[in-house]
Amino acid sequence: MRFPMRKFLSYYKPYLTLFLAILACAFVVSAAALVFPLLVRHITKDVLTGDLSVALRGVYWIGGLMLVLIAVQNAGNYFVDYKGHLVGARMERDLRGELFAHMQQLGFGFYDKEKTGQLMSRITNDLLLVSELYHHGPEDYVKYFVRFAGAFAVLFMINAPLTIAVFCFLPVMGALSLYFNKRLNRAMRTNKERIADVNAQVEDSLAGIRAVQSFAGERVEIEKFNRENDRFLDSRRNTYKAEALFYNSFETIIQLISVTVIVFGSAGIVRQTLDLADLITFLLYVGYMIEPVQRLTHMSTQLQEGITGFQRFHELMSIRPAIANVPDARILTDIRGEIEFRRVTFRYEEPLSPVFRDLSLRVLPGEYVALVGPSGVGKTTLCSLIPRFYEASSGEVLLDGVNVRHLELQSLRGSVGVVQQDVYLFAGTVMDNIRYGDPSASDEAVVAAAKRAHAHEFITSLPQGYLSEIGQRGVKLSGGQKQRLSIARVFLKNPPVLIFDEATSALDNESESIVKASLDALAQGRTTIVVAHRLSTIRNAGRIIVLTKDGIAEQGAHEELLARDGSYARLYAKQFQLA
Ligand SMILES: Nc1ncnc2c1ncn2[C@@H]1O[C@H](COP(=O)(O)OP(=O)(O)OP(=O)(O)O)[C@@H](O)[C@H]1O
Repeated sequence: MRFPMRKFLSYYKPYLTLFLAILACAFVVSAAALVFPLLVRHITKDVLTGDLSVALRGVYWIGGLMLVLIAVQNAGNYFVDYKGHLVGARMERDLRGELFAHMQQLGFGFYDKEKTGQLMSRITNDLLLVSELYHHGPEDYVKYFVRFAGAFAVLFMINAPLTIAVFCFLPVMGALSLYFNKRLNRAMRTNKERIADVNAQVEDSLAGIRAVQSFAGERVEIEKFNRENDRFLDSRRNTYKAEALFYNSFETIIQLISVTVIVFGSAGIVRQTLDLADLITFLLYVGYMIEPVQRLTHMSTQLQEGITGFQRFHELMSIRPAIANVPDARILTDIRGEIEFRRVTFRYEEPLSPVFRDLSLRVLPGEYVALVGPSGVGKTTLCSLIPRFYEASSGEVLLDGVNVRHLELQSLRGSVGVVQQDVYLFAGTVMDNIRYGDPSASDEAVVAAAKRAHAHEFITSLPQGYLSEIGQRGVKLSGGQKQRLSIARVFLKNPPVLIFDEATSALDNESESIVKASLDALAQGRTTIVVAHRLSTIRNAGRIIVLTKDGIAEQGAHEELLARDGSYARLYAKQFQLA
């Protein structure tokens, strides 16, 4: 993939003035650093060897100038460090905000394929690397270029042959730096993979600790863990070896350069082509020339990581949401709640075979319909086509006679209330979680919804009632309690269409009957489709639709279907036997 340079640069735009000021400052600071050795040279060469009666004044002058330089350098560095990082962090914030908002638009189909952990790492780690590149990249290039070019020019003026001799070492250092850059990068990548394996192993073993202990599998888990732990150690051994080799080869070359300068410089003094002051200056400046080459490894890693991070960001940003509003999407008001599937075929992805073909079904406004059928036959999938969580592969899904593709997404989803199998509760209070159904609802309205969902009683018995924290660190709720909170959410939302996907995991009889009572209350006056796993839940449904892998096998009221002695009767008998 080509690097999207234009896009990359566009993020500088809001901070361009500040950013240019930072670069200018980095330039001044580096140039000021170059003056220092020149002043030392001036003292040793001119002031101390000239008229000693005025020398002291000269020394003080130079001392004063050095103080000014120190002030300029440190104030400048403070500005570059602080504001530079801040600009980087702001750009990172912008990228992250944009990415998160974009991720909110991507549909179920996208999240079916992506791993949450990886997406999280893109939004945190990747962008951290991009921000490093954004501010450190240009700043470092300016800084090191000025130092290198300045030092080279001064040294060349002082003694060209010695400068060229030193210069000859630099390509070797550059090549070494780039070679080790590759090797170290590879080693670091392996390190990251191995530590990720260790993490995955810890996660797997700890998340499954109940299974581990009930199968007395501790020893097996410890062995698996130690294997990963040892692999991590091996990869670190390789990294340290490469690092030690790199730093010491570099150090050797630096020492060789010093020896060259000292030997050839001293020879120059003997031959009177160089004086002592120049030799000292030389030694002081050589570092300025070497440092940029030494930093090549770091800079190219930074560049590579930043570029890859940005490419991955761009890749994600370029994914167009599969489900979006059509140009003149309609907003329906006063929805009656009629739902129709017209010869709908649906498959999740191309190579997969369709979940159902040519399926037609009509649900009248206010009707209470139950969908039953063997596990995996597509009941949940069918329902998810109504709020357009997925798009029908062919055929039409209609709400009040309008194809859902032509409806404005927010208004479509606003008019369909979904209670999912696995209710997701956000970190926050019970109150906040119910209010998710209608963010503008008052506390009283939330309590009223909870009462209608038969949730008020258990909520008030929690330690902090409606203000109890739930989610990862909060109180734990049972499956039935979660479903009732979800029902309360939908009460608040008050949509004309309700989809209730019954939890697959069995609830005990008591919670099941409370959930059932809440559902019945919620279904009043709405078109309701219940995906039922327990046939006891739906005995009083107006119509029961039996879905099999060949489509709708039969439909009708409970007694009617039993009398027919077909698929429903068989399902019923099976569940009855199991119970
Ligand atoms: N996101 C998905 N991507 C690909 N295939 C899927 C996806 N979700 C479900 N499926 C497959 O589609 C089929 C129908 O699944 P669905 O969850 O709709 O069945 P269901 O009748 O609701 O099952 P259950 O009664 O067990 O909840 C199954 O074969 C399932 O493996």
